Amino acid sequence: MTGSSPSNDARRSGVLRRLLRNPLAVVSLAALGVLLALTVLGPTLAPYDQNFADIARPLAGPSSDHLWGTDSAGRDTFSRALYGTQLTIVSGALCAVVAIAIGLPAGLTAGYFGGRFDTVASWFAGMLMSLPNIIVLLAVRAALGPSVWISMVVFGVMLSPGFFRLTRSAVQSVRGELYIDAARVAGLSDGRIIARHVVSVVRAPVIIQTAITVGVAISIQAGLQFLGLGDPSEASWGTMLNEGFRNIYTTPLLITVPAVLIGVTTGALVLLANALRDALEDGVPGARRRRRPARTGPGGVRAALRRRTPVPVLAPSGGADHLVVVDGLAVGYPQADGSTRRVVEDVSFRVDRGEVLAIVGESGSGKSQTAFSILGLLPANAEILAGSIQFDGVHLVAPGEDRVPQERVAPLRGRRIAYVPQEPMSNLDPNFTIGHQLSRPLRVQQGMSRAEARRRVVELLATVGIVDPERTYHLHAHEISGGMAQRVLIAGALSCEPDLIIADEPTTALDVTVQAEVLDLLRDLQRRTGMGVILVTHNFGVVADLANRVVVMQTGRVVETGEVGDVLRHPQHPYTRMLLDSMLEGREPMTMLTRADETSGARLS
Ligand SMILES: Nc1ncnc2c1ncn2[C@@H]1O[C@H](COP(=O)(O)OP(=O)(O)OP(=O)(O)O)[C@@H](O)[C@H]1O
Repeated sequence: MTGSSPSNDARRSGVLRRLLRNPLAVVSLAALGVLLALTVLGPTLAPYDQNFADIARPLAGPSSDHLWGTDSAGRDTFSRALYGTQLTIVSGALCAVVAIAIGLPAGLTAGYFGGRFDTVASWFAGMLMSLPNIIVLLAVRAALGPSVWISMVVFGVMLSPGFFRLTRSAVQSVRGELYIDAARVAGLSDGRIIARHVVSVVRAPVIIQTAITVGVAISIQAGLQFLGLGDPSEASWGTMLNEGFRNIYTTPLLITVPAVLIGVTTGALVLLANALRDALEDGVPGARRRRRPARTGPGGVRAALRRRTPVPVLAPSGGADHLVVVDGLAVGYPQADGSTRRVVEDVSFRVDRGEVLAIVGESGSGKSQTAFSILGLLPANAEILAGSIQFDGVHLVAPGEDRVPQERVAPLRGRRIAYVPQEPMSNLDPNFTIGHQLSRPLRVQQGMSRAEARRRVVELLATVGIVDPERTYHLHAHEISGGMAQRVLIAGALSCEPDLIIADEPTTALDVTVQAEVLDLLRDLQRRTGMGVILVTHNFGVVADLANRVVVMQTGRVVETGEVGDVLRHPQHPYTRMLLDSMLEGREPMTMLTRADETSGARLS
């Protein structure tokens, strides 16, 4: 994301305020600030060149000529400490830069996309981690000479698996979050999703890892030079340690200077990183994140398929005039034993503009798999086993294709096909404000300026019945209720003025009164905009309330389809009757039946 919104500025200043309230952070910042100043100005401030030798005064104590005395060659300790600070800190930072430059992008790619790159990169990371660092550095020194720069670059490569594994596991932990799917459905590219939603998750661990890496690099570098493996012509804290150790009894100041510098630097880095992480995490309401619910296990579908009463599948009404035509769709997942588990079988239906089609069925009946096939959001290992999907007369999945081609579906998602998810809270990224999340797709997809997108988002929030849209624009997900979050997501879905909205159990996570409000809102918006709606639900009450036609699914198959009023009056299939009976036992649906009657114009006997 480029630029910064007022809310982001406020967030950043909040992090800074929390950081500055931590005394350890303030002390660390001060120490690192001084070290940084010495790194930049050291050689300018040094009274002598690092190799200038006052041969008449070796191992001299502090004096007006030599503030911290001299070493065994008569070189000024103060000057060498200043030169050494620059070399040590810059080369330590170089090591971290190399490690981050390799580990971070590799970890992001492997964690987000998985697949073959993940396998190969993980293998390389494991291989690098199994090599003993010191032995490799000794070999590099023997082969390429004592240059501290070369050894720090090599050490950076050796430490890159730390960043790779950290980033990869952080990304994997959020890859399945619903707000990542929501961003994808909103039409954001993978690159933008990674840059915006994923990098914010790895930021805090990477900061602390960077500080630790710089500290480790400084320590290892000092260790090698202490052993006499450094370049004696260049002053560094390690070469000073070596010199100091050889004269520890006669001139203890010689070892004290580099030891204090190393201790203060590594300590300050680690303390600052901890404080920064705390400050960042204090500001993130991550505790409210919810994970996607677990899917039914394999046994469920197989057992259910065995129980199934075979019913002739209704013929598709297909044709280019319809908004969506799903024809004979079958979806399956390859199993470890070589077989394929079929979770959707021979599903056909159509949706017209201005029509609400409900797909109803119990949990695991294949409703979401069908909806995700249209959205092109099936998991990577899912296969289209048969059938086709048309959107507005164009094949999204042509007969014979075994995947939903992303190049065809991705340009439609967030532009012509929108999605309203089941769990509103989990579909909002806790790191960003509502306004930011809604305006981002408008700016990316529709090229709106920041001010235009803002205006449009406020308008949309008002359209979906949010009372104070200006205020809501600046709120985070944890500051609004579930019903409000669902309204926000409906606003997001509407923002691109889609032809089709797929609403997956849009009211399931809400309480009863809010459910009714959200259904009213959806009905009202659908009538006003004339868009097609596919409503996925397990609740016949919702079907009766909102839909014109219904497709009843059981264990991956369509068992009945028809006008809502007809199906409610004369359910043909025992499963439909069972679903209706279970609804009627709860009483409230009688009112729904009446409403369905009004809505669809059907007459109940
Ligand atoms: N990634 C997957 N790998 C294997 N099987 C899966 C996967 N995702 C879903 N399934 C299976 O597909 C079947 C249909 O799932 P689907 O999510 O479409 O059901 P649903 O009717 O939408 O139910 P719910 O309302 O609980 O989401 C289930 O048995 C589920 O276990």
